[in-house]
Amino acid sequence: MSSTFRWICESTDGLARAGTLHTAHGPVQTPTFMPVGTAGTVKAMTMDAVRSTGAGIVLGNTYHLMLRPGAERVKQLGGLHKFMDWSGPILTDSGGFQVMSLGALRKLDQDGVTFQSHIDGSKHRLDPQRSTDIQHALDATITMCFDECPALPAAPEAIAASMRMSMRWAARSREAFIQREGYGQFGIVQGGTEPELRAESVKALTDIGFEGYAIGGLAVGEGQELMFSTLDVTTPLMPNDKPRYLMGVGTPDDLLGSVMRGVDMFDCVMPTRAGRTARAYTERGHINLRNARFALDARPLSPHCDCLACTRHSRAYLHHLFRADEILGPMLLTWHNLAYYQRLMRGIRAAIVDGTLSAHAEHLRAEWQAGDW
Ligand SMILES: CC1(C)O[C@H]2[C@@H](O1)[C@@]1(COC(C)(C)O1)O[C@@H]2CNc1nc2cc3nc(N)[nH]c(=O)c3cc2[nH]1
Ligand SMILES: [Zn+2]
Repeated sequence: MSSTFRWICESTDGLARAGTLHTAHGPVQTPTFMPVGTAGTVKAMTMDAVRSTGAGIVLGNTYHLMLRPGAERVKQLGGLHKFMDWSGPILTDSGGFQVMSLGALRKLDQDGVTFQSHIDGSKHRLDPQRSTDIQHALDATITMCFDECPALPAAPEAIAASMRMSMRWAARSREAFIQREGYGQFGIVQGGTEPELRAESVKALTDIGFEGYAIGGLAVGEGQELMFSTLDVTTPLMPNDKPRYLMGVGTPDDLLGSVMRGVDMFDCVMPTRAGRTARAYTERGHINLRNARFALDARPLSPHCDCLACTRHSRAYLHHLFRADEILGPMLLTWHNLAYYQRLMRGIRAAIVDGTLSAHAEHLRAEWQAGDW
């Protein structure tokens, strides 16, 4: 049986697709949400807990892992899969975004970025070759091109210059990529919210040719309306037979609207970050468990959830854990939020297969609006 890296589309409903991504580290059903495992850990979760939520693929970060513990050290220890006890596919981001977003002291030039570690101030450099080499050392299943994600809003000419630099870096990233059975590299579409620049970027990347294509440059504060309108002019131009990954997105409503615009893969810190700050996602929207109204609420977080928090504990207990600043609070709530995100994606996928996505979307939005039980 071929272990070639490939995405097989199984159903469509409008622009939405349901499929399977086949990789050297196993298959992943799409649409899929990737828990963020930035520094080789999905914060507050064991990997058994991550597996129990139904997650198929997790995300790692070149920037964080190159600084600590160091990519060569992870390689010496058998690669990121062994290091973090995850045998499924791992996608690693290429580092440019993290350098910019972590505000590390940095100097950008046409070949790459020189920066100081936010951890100890040590000097480092990332460019297409170095980023790709690091992702190889980590044994990432999916390697991301090294790119620049410009802050928005920005003048169209600045967005154009940044995008064209990222396209040059995409070509260099592709040259640096070592092809292996079941491994893939994704190009990253840039171009801000400018339709013509997005189109130019898609063409530049498909001319190079990648195993998948990400939509970058969004989820940087532009808001859902601008994000959706940019997807509307971008996904239809992207290859139909390759996976489409929207980086850094998003809320449950973002995921639903993006799947309906043809996106297959997502990652976002929201469910894990929310899990650490007492924000619970449920079928009825989100609630803050620090709120006094939960002090005597003996119900589970959600009646539809099979996670440990919902099957073994009450809202009152979670309220207590957060009020008492107990470590178990973030652990249980991160588990629940990731379980909710995976259940949401499974339900959306099932609706695409049944051809009932519009009705399912209406149901989801009505439930989110209905407010807590
Ligand atoms: C800095 C941190 C942790 O990354 C998250 C999170 O904050 C935050 C802050 O506000 C929310 C929206 C909640 O997500 O924004 C990040 C999520 N948005 C996002 N991630 C991206 C990653 C990317 N990687 C590459 N290589 N290229 C890109 O163009 C790119 C664009 C991206 N957009
Ligand atoms: Zn739960």
